[in-house]
Amino acid sequence: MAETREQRILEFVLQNAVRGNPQSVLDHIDKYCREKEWAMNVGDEKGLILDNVLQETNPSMVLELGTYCGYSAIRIARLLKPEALLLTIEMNPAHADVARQMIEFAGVKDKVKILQNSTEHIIPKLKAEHGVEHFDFVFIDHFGNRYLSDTKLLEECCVLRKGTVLLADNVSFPNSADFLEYIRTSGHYDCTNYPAHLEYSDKPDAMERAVYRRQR
Ligand SMILES: C[S@@+](CC[C@H](N)C(=O)[O-])C[C@H]1O[C@@H](n2cnc3c(N)ncnc32)[C@H](O)[C@@H]1O
Repeated sequence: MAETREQRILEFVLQNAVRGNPQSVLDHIDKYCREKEWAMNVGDEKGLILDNVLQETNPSMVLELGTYCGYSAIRIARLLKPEALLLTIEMNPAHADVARQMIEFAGVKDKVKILQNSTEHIIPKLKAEHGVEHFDFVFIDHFGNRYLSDTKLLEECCVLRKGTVLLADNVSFPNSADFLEYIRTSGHYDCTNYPAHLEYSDKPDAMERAVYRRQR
C-alpha cells in the first residue's frame, strides 16, 4: 500500500478510472474520499458550484491557489474552452507530484500548468516569468490564513481586472474571516455567498464569489 493518503488516492484512480476521461477520474477520487479516506478536495457538492460559476465566467486565463491532488484543476480544465489555460500553484512538492500524474492520466495536461512554490513567491512573478496579463477567474483554495494577503497581492501585482471573478472555498472557517470582511467591505468587490457542506461530510461550509469592480 502507498505511504501517503495522496499516493493512495492516485493509486486508486490509476487502477480503477478510465485514462483520458476527466469525469471518471473525478468520480473515482470522490468515491475513494467518501468511502475510504477523507481528503481536502473541493469535492462533488461544492464542485458543482465551482462548475457553475466557472461556466458563467467563460474564462480564458484561470489561476488556482492550492492544487493538492489536482481534483479541482481537472474539474476546471474539463470545462475550459479550447484556447484557455489554468495556472495552479502548489507549495508542497509531494502534492504537486501527485497532481501532475493525476492531471496527465485525466488527459487535461495541455490545459494545466502546475507552478510548484508558495503563492507568495509565485504571484509577484506571474507577469514577468509566466506571461500573464490578467486572470478572468481565480479559485482560492489553499490555506485560509493566506486568503487575504494573497488577494491583496493579486491586486498589487495587477493581475485582476474589472470583472475578474474570485471564488473562495471554505469561507465558513474562522481563519478566512479577515478575507471575507475585506472583500465584503472594501468596496472593491461584489460578493455572493453559496452555502454548502464541507467535502464528503454533512458539516456546514460555504463558497464566496467576489467580482472585482475596479478599473486597472
Ligand atoms: C484544500 S487543498 C487544495 C484542494 C484543491 N484545490 C482541490 O479542490 O482539489 C490546499 C492545498 O494548498 C496548498 N497550499 C497551502 N498554502 C499554500 C501556499 N501559500 N502556496 C501554495 N500552496 C499552498 C497545500 O499544500 C494543499 O495542497
